[in-house]
Amino acid sequence: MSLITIKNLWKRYGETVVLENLSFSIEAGEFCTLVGPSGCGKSTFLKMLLGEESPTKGLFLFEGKPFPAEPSAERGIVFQRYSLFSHLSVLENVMLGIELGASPLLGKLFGKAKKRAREEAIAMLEAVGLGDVLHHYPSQLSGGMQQRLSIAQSLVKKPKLLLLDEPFGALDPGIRADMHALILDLWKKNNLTVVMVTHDLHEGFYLGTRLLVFDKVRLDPQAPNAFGAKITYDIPLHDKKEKESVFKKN
Ligand SMILES: Nc1ncnc2c1ncn2[C@@H]1O[C@H](COP(=O)(O)OP(=O)(O)OP(=O)(O)O)[C@@H](O)[C@H]1O
Repeated sequence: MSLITIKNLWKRYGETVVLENLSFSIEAGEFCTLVGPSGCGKSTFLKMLLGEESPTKGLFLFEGKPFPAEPSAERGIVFQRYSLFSHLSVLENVMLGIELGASPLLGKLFGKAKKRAREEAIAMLEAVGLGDVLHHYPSQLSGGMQQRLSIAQSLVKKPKLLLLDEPFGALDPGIRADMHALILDLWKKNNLTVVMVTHDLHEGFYLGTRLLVFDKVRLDPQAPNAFGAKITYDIPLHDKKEKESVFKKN
């Protein structure tokens, strides 16, 4: 069974058709990168995967069942702008994720459970290279470090599906390269399925095992909102040679 099954999926906002009749599936373990022109519905698609938006019509299944209509721990998201709490330390930011998951009402754990949460949070922060700054506050961290913290915050909840919305767009090239290595490493070690939106085609080709291109194939100047985006290319990128040959053709 596919992790995600999509059949004849449409998304409209009022009269505006954003996504038009999408049909494809995503298998567990894939690293899908999504590219496409601005406004073609990539973030909307990610929001539907997260549970923040629902499709207008069509089949949309997660592990063979209708998608949960609310965000949940099995689907984590990392945005380009960080979702960090400025008044909490690095360690507290990650612990809060565990505490809210385990105790949604109080948002707090006590005794042994708290100790375990602390150990898990420290292990996750070490895995993303923030083991030395556990007691710093987000404002004391560089952009790359803040993005590492956002990733730790998501991954500590052990999601099956990690959604990345242009997570590295604001970072300098050197730091981006470090983040690419980190995300590939975390993807492999945690058996994750990743869906990542990027504006950078090189990044899409380099990171993905599959590149999906969203674009509008029909345009009516009299009715600019009448048609939505479809998947115009679905390119498997399993090995580096294959990636390079596809990339040269484009
Ligand atoms: N909540 C909303 N209500 C109405 N229209 C919306 C809403 N959210 C998005 N849209 C519209 O849906 C279309 C797709 O937006 P979306 O943000 O998904 O595109 P995108 O491909 O992610 O763009 P970008 O690359 O610029 O981030 C746009 O025309 C946008 O104006």
